[in-house]
Amino acid sequence: MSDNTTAPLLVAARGGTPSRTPVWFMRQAGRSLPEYRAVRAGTAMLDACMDPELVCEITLQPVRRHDVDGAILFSDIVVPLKAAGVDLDIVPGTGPVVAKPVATRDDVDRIPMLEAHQVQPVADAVKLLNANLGDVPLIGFAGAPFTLASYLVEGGPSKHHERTKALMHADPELWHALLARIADITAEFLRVQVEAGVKAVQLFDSWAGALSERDYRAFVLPHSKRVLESVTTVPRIHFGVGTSELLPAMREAGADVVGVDWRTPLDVAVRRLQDAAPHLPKPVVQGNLDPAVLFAGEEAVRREVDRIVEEGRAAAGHIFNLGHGVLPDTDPDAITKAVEWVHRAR
Ligand SMILES: Cc1c2[nH]c(c1CCC(=O)O)Cc1[nH]c(c(CCC(=O)O)c1C)Cc1[nH]c(c(CCC(=O)O)c1C)Cc1[nH]c(c(C)c1CCC(=O)O)C2
Repeated sequence: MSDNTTAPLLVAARGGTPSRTPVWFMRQAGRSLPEYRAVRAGTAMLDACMDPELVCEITLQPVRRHDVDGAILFSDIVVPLKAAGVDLDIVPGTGPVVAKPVATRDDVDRIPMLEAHQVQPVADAVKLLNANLGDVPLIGFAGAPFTLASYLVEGGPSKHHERTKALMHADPELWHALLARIADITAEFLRVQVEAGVKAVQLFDSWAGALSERDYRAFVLPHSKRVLESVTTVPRIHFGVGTSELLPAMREAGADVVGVDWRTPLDVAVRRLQDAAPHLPKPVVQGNLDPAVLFAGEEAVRREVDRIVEEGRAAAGHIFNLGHGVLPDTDPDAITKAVEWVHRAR
């Protein structure tokens, strides 16, 4: 097995010069692929995540099809919570649904700590994948404390996160206890993945963009920082949506690579990151094609890819990606062609 030291994704993550612009897509596994729907038929999402052979196959599918430079472990952000014993499910078309939303100190105290053996199938899947991936690095991931707290407190997906924000502001002590517990679980989940052999990790704080910078710094950053600082041996990517105002704070939390959604051009993001921390080296960024552009036809995709590659030159390193996950109705061929074009752009 190679140690992937020349893998473009890992070279770019360290701020070096890769042999080609590395590209992978969030939510590239599953969703748009017919071969995914075929192997998943009859298996519930969370059961699939605990089946090492199935996880391996689904993770490999987009790598085979699209020639991407990274494999994202097939799992979900709620997997460690479920494994630890939180009563929740993933409802198709809805997302994670929690049986008893968290509201009181008792509820927080009852969230069990994750033990490594409870996610052993995930570690087994990582090992199986490393034996099958060749030089393509495997990216592990976890949900960040705020995004996971939002599911636990709201009981499911939420547009405004009002219960979550109410808890945060009304009872900061309880809030911090909740985030500290989630951070422990998340850090343990990442430790298991790194120990099993993932080559990079991404912390998904998908809903952090719902917060002001002030609230992010006061209520969230210390917990995400503790999670990111617990990972010391592989590059850490820190991603959120609608985080234009939060980019410097998210880097400060301890990211080697800052994920940028499609709202902020990469050169603007780089300038913002640099202005906020002139003493740090030039930042490395990941992003930021609008996932909807994959519906616009080849010419439009090429134009946007060229623009983004050009704007990405302002960074010390650029990992090409979408600004958020692949949308379910995306034509898989549009993804394959976008990857080809990224690799051609120089
Ligand atoms: C917020 C979030 C979740 N899960 C995740 C996030 C962060 C990324 C983001 O912001 O999109 C992360 C995630 N979820 C999944 C992956 C796997 C691999 C990949 O990125 O390709 C990853 C990285 C698989 C999945 N996670 C889920 C599916 C669909 C379940 C199915 O196929 O039955 C997959 C393939 C379910 C899920 N799980 C979650 C949602 C919102 C949903 C969608 C519900 C739906 O539309 O059906 C929570």
